Formats: sequence, structure tokens, C-alpha cells
Amino acid sequence: MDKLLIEGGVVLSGEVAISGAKNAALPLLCAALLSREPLTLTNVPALNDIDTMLRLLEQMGVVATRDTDTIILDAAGLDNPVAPYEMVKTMRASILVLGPLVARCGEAKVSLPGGCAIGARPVDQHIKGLSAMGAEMSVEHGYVHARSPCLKGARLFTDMVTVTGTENLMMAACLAEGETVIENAAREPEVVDLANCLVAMGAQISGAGTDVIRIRGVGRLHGATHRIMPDRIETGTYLCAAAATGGDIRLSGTSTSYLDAVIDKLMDAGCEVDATRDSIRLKAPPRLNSVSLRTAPYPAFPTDMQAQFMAINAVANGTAIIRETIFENRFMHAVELIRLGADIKIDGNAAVVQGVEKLEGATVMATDLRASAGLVIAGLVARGETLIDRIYHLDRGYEHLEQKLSALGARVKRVR
Ligand SMILES: CC(=O)N[C@H]1[C@@H](OP(=O)(O)OP(=O)(O)OC[C@H]2O[C@@H](n3ccc(=O)[nH]c3=O)[C@H](O)[C@@H]2O)O[C@H](CO)[C@@H](O)[C@@H]1O
Ligand SMILES: C=C(OP(=O)(O)O)C(=O)O
Repeated sequence: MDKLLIEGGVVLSGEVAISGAKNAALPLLCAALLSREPLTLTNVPALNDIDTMLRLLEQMGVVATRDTDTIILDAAGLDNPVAPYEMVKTMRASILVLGPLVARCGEAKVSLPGGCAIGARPVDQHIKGLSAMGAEMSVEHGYVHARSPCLKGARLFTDMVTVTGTENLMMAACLAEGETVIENAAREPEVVDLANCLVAMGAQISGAGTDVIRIRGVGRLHGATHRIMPDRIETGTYLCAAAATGGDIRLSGTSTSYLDAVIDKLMDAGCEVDATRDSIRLKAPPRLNSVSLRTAPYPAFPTDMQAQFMAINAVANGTAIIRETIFENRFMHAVELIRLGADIKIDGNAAVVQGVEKLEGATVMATDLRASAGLVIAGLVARGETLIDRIYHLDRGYEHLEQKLSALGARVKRVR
């Protein structure tokens, strides 16, 4: 199994390009299921999750043609509306085939998904929503079964803000009869990116980016070409890496538009941030100030940046309190950071991080995608060598991680 070896202590500097967003690309690939005409996606990141999703779609009868960062998906021959356990166990986003499949095929059988082990992550809201749209829903032997000859528009209210739940219901509603209103909808930029693509395919959607989305069902969707938005979490991760090392970097192909909460915290920590329409420059002080934060749905501070900020607080000046309100088990990186010398105490959904002068390199284990990113940042500032085990998590979500970090001067390599 691959591991990542980092020799810490380098101040990051230079420029890297940010990739297309994983969490926008995955629902967009599923949107192809809604049409008999090809969907062309550009700026698709080269990630294991994308490969997994393509394999899943291909076994349903979708033909995918890939050329560097462009993928053309042709779902004209969609004939197997099934997502088997073996293909979905590593990826939460595989549940996103459910809505499109039942809308287009009238039935679907989708294994309950896996993904990052950061909480229970049920899919009851996806099921409740489709059921309100008239689908017959059941869960048996670990599979969600959905059946509906014709979905009907409905007024939907989710018990909590759910990103993939909103995306699944929005996609299903595109082909339903009449109007669907999703209340308490997720406002994440990836939901808006998906809505923009669906509209380009002929869907009638308004309100994406607010907490009420209205969709008027249409008889069919047509083909389209869509460029995937930049990855705001990858962007934030590199900004944190530079900030922690006292670095000065420029990120291209991205913007601060969807990162207000993150940029705000980096500036509170003492960083200077300058942005153009499609680039960000960050200049960090030699040592950061601690910054407390609380995760919450967009536009508040993203849970997917919590581990990276725990890492930077671990070496900052002062004490930070980090509250995680989205997932009940998303502090697994704390014990690994403690192995590197961090001073962190967990109390329920709060972590109290007392900054220390220095971390010391050690062997640590990546437990989920963003936890791994936090460990990478800690390894970059730690004295000596840090060996990160189980980096397959990182390969799910960070394109060319070692190459990009090396371009910024980091001493990092993949070892077996
Ligand atoms: C592929 C993708 O886009 N993943 C992102 C998506 O995950 P994902 O869409 O899975 O996360 P949700 O927004 O659905 O989850 C939010 C909370 O709602 C709960 N919940 C959700 C659905 C449901 O039916 N029942 C239920 O109880 C979850 O357990 C969690 O506690 O949003 C998360 C929150 O921003 C991010 O961390 C993930 O990176
Ligand atoms: C939690 C994440 O991914 P997933 O929802 O696919 O597990 C993530 O991208 O941080």
C-alpha cells in the first residue's frame, strides 16, 4: 500500500493550478444518466473517485470517452439501473445515481454507499424525498430499491441541510411531472454548478444557491457541454499548507468566490490574501495566530476544511476551539496530530487546540480524505520525517498531490 513520506521544514513558495472540484464532478457525472444525448464535461479532475464513478456508470450501460480532463458520457444505452455494493462501498457520492435512475428508468437498485468514515451518514432524506415524489421506496439487504413509472412534482422539506440529498432530488425532479420545490435546500456552490449544467441540458430550475429550489419537470433533457467549477476545498487545503509553513504561494484556476469563510479565518490568522478573478496569492507570517471556528452548511465554514485548520492551529500562537456540527465522528485526525506532538483535547463535538512551537515527524495513519490533508499539512511543518500510511484516501480527492506540493518546494514522495 502506498504511503507518503514528507520531510518537513520547507517554507512553501511558487505557483500551482487548482483542479476541477471532486464534489461538483461526481454529481455532474450522474446527471448524464438523465439524458439519451451525450453530456461533455471539461476540467474533470483525475481522481480515484472519478474512476470509481465512471466504472459504476459504465456497468449500467453508459459509454464514457475520456481525453485528458474532458469526459463525454453517452447514456443512450442505459439498461442496468443497478449500483452494486462492490462498486459503491468506497464512495458516498454513488448514492447520486439513485435520483437520475428512477427518473429516467422508472426503477433503481442502489447499494447503501460507503465513503469517508466520518459519521453514520444515512440516506433517509433522499428516500423521503423520492417517496414524496411518488416513488415506492424500500431498503432490503443493504440496497435501496426505488420504483416509479412517473415521478410527480412535490413540495419537499429535508430535516437537515444535505448536499447530496439536494442534488439527488433536484436531478430526479428535472424529469418529474409538474413542479417540485425543495425547501431547506443546500446552498453549496457544487449544487449551483450542477443546476447550471442541468439548465444547459434543458432543465427548468430556479433558486439554486438559495434554500428554496424550484424545478419544473420537462419531458426530456438534451446533451450539453459544461466546465466543472474549481475545487474550493483543494484551494483551501493549499492555502492552509502555505499558511502553516509561513509560505508565499499563488494558486491559479481558482478564486476566492466560494471561500469567504475560509479566507476570513486565514486573514484572522495573520495571512495576507490577494485575489484576482482566477487566482489567489497568500503570504503568511512566520507564525500564525490561532483561529477558532465552527463548521456549518455553506456559506459558513466548511466541514471539509476542519482538519486542515486543526493542523494549522496545532502550530499557531494561542488556543483555538474547533466545533464540528455536521458529522459526529470527524475528529479522527486529532489523535494522529497528537502523535506528531500537537496539544489537542476533544470534548464532544469540540476540540481545544493549544498551539505548540514545533511538531516532530512520526508515522501516522490517514483515516479519511480531509483528515489525511490535515496530516499532510502537519507533516510539512514537522521537524524531520513524517510517514503517512493509507494515502488511498488522498487519492480519492487530491489530483497530483505530490507533484503540486513539490512544485511549491515541499520535500514529499510516495513510497511503498
Ligand atoms: C460527495 C460530496 O459532495 N460530499 C460532501 C457532501 O456529503 P454529503 O452530501 O454526504 O453530506 P450531507 O450534506 O448529506 O450531510 C450533512 C449531515 O446530514 C446527515 N444526513 C444527510 C442525508 C440524509 O439523508 N440523512 C442525514 O442524516 C449526514 O449524516 C450529516 O450529518 O456534503 C458534506 C457536507 O458539506 C461534505 O463533507 C462532503 O464532502
Ligand atoms: C467527505 C468527503 O467526501 P465523501 O462525501 O465522498 O465521503 C470530502 O470530500 O471531504
